[in-house]
Amino acid sequence: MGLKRNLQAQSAIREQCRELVYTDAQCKEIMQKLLNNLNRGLGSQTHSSAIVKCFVTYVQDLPNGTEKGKFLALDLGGTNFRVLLIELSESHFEMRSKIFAIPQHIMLGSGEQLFDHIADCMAKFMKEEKVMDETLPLGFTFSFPLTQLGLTKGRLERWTKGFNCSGVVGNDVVKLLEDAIIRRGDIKIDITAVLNDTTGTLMSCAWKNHNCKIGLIVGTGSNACYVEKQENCELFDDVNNGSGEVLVNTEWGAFGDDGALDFVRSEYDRIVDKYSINPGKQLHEKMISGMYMGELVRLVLERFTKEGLLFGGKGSELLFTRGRFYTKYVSEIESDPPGTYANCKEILEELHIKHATEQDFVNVRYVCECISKRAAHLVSCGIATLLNKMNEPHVTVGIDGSVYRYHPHFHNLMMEKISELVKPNITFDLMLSEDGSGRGAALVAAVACRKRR
Ligand SMILES: Nc1ncnc2c1ncn2[C@@H]1O[C@H](COP(=O)(O)OP(=O)(O)OP(=O)(O)O)[C@@H](O)[C@H]1O
Repeated sequence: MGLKRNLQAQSAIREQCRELVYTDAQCKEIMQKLLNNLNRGLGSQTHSSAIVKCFVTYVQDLPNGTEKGKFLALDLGGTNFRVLLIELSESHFEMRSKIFAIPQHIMLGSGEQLFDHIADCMAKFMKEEKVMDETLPLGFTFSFPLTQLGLTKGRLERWTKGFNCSGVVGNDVVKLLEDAIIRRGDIKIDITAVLNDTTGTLMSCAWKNHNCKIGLIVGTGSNACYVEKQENCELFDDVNNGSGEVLVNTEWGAFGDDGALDFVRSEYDRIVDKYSINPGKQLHEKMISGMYMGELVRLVLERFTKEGLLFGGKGSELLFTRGRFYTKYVSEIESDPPGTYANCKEILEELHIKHATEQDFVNVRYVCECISKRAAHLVSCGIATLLNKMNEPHVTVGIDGSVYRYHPHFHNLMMEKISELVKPNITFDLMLSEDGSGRGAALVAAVACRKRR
């Protein structure tokens, strides 16, 4: 074993990365602006022009653990599409699921193709599970911004996260799915709820932990939902039917689309946005989530290499190719124990950089840390804003998404930062959603069925 040295990133690199490290004052300003945006989303007079929409979900009752029955769930919203069969019984559940790919040509094709594909996958799964002849209730997790007109009616406002299917924006996605099912004619399904993955995550965690009142996703995209008092949701029209609370899907990924975050956006953020399929949109999400994090790191590394600060000024074609530095690399590089660089070396070799020195490894790791820490801090500003707004003594945040799940330090970075930013009378904890939002979708469907009866 060689002597382990704890080298520091070179000062020129640290200096240039300073813009990626936010001061306390910047964090406070982000929080103030987000709160303002949330209030605009909730207000009846300001909602239509608001950037952070705060859609009311029509989910009002959290699970109480007595939900029972057999349910289907569909989960569409990012990298994978899943179909699930869930059986709930008292404080116990069984879940079987299958993951299907959504080919790129379908992600960018017509809405009819997309919903036919979904219905096709569902029929295949139901056949395999031998439930073709049953009419099961279904919870449809559709993780894009929806204006909900009821629990089973959601109009798509816009596509995000790499999807852009024609003929869907402005339409009710439940109806589009029902139409596709009718076109096939071989399966019957009772769609009892459409929801966002943040809602699914919150419900899934709340089933186990009754303090769970915020759902957070840091996966392909980033978004959060929380339990709001009905009186603060000026657009909620089901007033006679209420528990006094409503889940609000913030769609905070759009925060900054009016320039509110320009004071903390960097050149790298502007490049990521420029080459995305939705320029000018989802600017907050683009600074945080898995779809963009690797590319942000790559852009920093590309610039530093071209300036001669890395790899003796000699990069590689792969390092200079858009999308070639995966977000999972960030997790892997930061998983190297301090003073060791095995993952970093392997990843650089994968990118055809075989001439990196130990100082380069340290510098590359430092860049990864700056980008992932900034993401964790932005998410923390958001969660602290919600906690302060809710002003409850103790709240559990249910979290899902591969960035939170697999990044080795994301949880600790968030714990530390939120503690700094939250009011002193509030305590919180962060809970990983073990079972994805599938169970949450079944729970929303179950609560809906119970209320229907
Ligand atoms: N080990 C990892 N560390 C960090 N990020 C990762 C890792 N593996 C995959 N990712 C990133 O996570 C994203 C996928 O997240 P996830 O698996 O939570 O998908 P999803 O549920 O489809 O997304 P969403 O919930 O936002 O709709 C991808 O952008 C990918 O780059």
